[in-house]
Amino acid sequence: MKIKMLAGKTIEINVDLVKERAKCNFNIREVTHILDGGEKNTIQRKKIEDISLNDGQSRDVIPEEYLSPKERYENAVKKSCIYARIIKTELMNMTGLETLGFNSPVFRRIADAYFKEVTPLLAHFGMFVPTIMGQCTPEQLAHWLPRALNFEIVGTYVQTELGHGTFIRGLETTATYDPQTEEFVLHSPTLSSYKWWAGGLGKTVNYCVVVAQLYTKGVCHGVHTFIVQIRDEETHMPLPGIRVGDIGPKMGYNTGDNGFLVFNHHRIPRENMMMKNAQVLKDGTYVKVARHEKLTYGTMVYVRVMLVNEMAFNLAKAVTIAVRYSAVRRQSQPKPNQPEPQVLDYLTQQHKLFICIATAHALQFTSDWLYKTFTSVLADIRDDKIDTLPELHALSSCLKAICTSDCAAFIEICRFACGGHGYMASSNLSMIYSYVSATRTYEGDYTVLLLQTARFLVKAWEQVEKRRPVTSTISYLSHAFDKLKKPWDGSNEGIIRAFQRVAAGKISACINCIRYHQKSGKDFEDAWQLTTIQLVAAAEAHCRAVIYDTYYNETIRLTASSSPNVKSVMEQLCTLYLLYWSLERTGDLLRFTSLSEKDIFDLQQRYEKMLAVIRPNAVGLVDAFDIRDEILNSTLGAYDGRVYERLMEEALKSPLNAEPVNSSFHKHLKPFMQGKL
Ligand SMILES: CCCCCCCC/C=C\CCCCCCCCCCCCCC(=O)SCCNC(=O)CCNC(=O)[C@H](O)C(C)(C)COP(=O)(O)OP(=O)(O)OC[C@H]1O[C@@H](n2cnc3c(N)ncnc32)[C@H](O)[C@@H]1OP(=O)(O)O
Ligand SMILES: Cc1cc2nc3c(=O)[nH]c(=O)nc-3n(C[C@H](O)[C@H](O)[C@H](O)COP(=O)(O)OP(=O)(O)OC[C@H]3O[C@@H](n4cnc5c(N)ncnc54)[C@H](O)[C@@H]3O)c2cc1C
Repeated sequence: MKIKMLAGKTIEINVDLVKERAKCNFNIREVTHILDGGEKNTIQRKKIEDISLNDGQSRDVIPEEYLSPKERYENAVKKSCIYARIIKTELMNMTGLETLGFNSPVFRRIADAYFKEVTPLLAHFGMFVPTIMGQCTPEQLAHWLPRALNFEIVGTYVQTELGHGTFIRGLETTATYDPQTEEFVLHSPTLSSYKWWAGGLGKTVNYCVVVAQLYTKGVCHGVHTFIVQIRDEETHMPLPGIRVGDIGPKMGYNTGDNGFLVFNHHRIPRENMMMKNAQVLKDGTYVKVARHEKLTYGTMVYVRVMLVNEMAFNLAKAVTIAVRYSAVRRQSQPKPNQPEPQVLDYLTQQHKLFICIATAHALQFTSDWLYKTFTSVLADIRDDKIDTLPELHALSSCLKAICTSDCAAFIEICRFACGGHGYMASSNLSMIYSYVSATRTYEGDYTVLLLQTARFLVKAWEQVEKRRPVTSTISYLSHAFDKLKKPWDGSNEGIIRAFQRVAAGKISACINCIRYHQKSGKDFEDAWQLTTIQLVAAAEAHCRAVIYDTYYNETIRLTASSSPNVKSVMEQLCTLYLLYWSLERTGDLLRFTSLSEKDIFDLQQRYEKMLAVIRPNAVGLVDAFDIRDEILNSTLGAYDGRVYERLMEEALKSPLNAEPVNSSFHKHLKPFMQGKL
């Protein structure tokens, strides 16, 4: 152990970690600034982390694993109030809502110091407020937004039903307009129409955005959004006509009180229909305002965009834990009479982990780029231009699908990399995994969203065939008709072009397949269904090509004025990422490019050399994510590397260790062992 001063405190640091940090050849702070989007952001983030985490209020006295479900929920509510107060007062005073943004990544980061699972207010922050911002008229906004931002009301987003989640048009909850009273009557006509899943609905919120089929003058106008009060603002009792409760234990999100909601002819004022995109006048006349009918789905697009950033952050946490642990952990004896090596020195361990570091960078840069695209499309929509929306929908759909799926898979690999101790709850890897694994499903299931992107790609292909211009993310399709396969080029640009060829080749194969089925007499819908396995693969290939291109270009742009070693380590990671996926997808490359067996051999050699090049900087790279111990919440991943001490300290907190003999011994085990039971 070595003693080190950190933030004014003296701490003991594991000697292997000290050596690792001494080996690091680049300026860690510089990389942190790049990942944070600039030094100013890092300074602001650290200031906010200090304010909200230094007083220890985020810490649990008893680890929440030992609490009952009810106690865990109550503890989460208690901490949510502390957390929300911090956002409401100190942070907003300090930086201002406009500059920091309500859904700032900084607020998001500190939340993990408070909640191992989630806050019951997650959907308030992540969905209720954004829906108010996106779906209300200016008058409605003036009424609801301040109340929601001040937490005078807390809400959630209630869309999914027992019978339907994916197929929104199939939702059954009705909102029928009554012109006599100028109210909507909300009703759940069947068991399958019961609302199910909304976060915070079970016990926490008093308002919600409800998605329901709008009926007026006897005509159904499809799904619309309504703000519905469900609990009394004073007593918190469910209002008449409302049945609401918690849906019970889940694989994760257990402090999130996901709930059910049943309406029995529950009435709400006409003004509670969110009327930015469509209106119902007092006499019941339906007026469509928006030019694009899917603008009602705006909150989902927003959350899909935000989830890419979520994935970058969660993978950064997992790989920080796994790399630090792998530097501390020593195991086996590959050479006789030699000390046991750090497991990080095994090539196979580097293969598991360095791709996770690179992926966290790739997802961070892609997410920043996607967020910019999102804000630019929002600006277009404000100017009544809706032609950029389909591309945003296609991009956010596939990126949400691939990033959540990759991230879950890589977090599980981080757990594998930590051996048995990775399976301890105190490693925090299991919590991170159960949190992330749900993201592949919610906000649009993986397959369903990739098929949305595939629709866009098939249409784009038809445009290209007609030699019409297409948007930037699919401009590579224009080269799909070049007849000659270009010689394999293993440079970064060459690999990206090769994967664009793979995507184009897969889309082309889908088109051929759909047309083949149509020629054999199938209608388009059946031909489409028969092609869906390939369509999902084509959308995945397109999405990966977008990520490769974005990661590569953003790395060059963001390190243009960096110091040479920072530039080189960031480029090494990007190259590693491209080599890794080339080797993962050799089948695709052999099918659609001129890659040869010899090229695969070369790729493998380059990949393994790159692992060795990155090895000395591995700990420095995860330190650069700059995730405080309070946020990591891990016995294995803390900055000081006191892994075994922390494991033991945590074990001693088990209530089973409070007494030398548990009463069950005398009650059950002893009589059983003595043949008396
Ligand atoms: C850990 C604690 C953290 C706390 C910290 C808080 C601090 C605050 C800081 C930060 C907060 C950030 C938060 C980030 C994370 C947020 C997490 C929030 C938690 C979320 C929990 C989960 C919530 C949910 O799951 S809500 C429910 C979501 N449900 C879905 O997504 C359903 C999926 N289904 C669909 O989207 C659609 O039904 C469909 C697309 C599958 C099909 O729809 P459809 O049938 O109506 O359409 P068609 O198939 O007929 O298509 C017609 C046409 O329209 C196009 N289309 C479809 N959708 C869209 C769209 N959205 N936009 C534009 N166009 C669209 C479609 O492509 C077709 O086009 P064509 O041209 O082909 O005709
Ligand atoms: C932790 C968590 C939190 C949630 N929070 C909320 C919330 O706050 N508010 C809310 O409204 N909802 C919420 N949800 C619900 C969530 O949005 C839905 O579960 C999700 O959209 C998937 O829909 P589904 O459950 O209907 O799945 P299904 O559509 O029933 O999917 C089942 C299977 O069928 C496949 N499938 C479905 N349709 C097709 C198709 N057209 N083509 C090919 N395959 C298909 C899917 O790929 C999947 O494998 C939450 C869910 C979870 C797990």
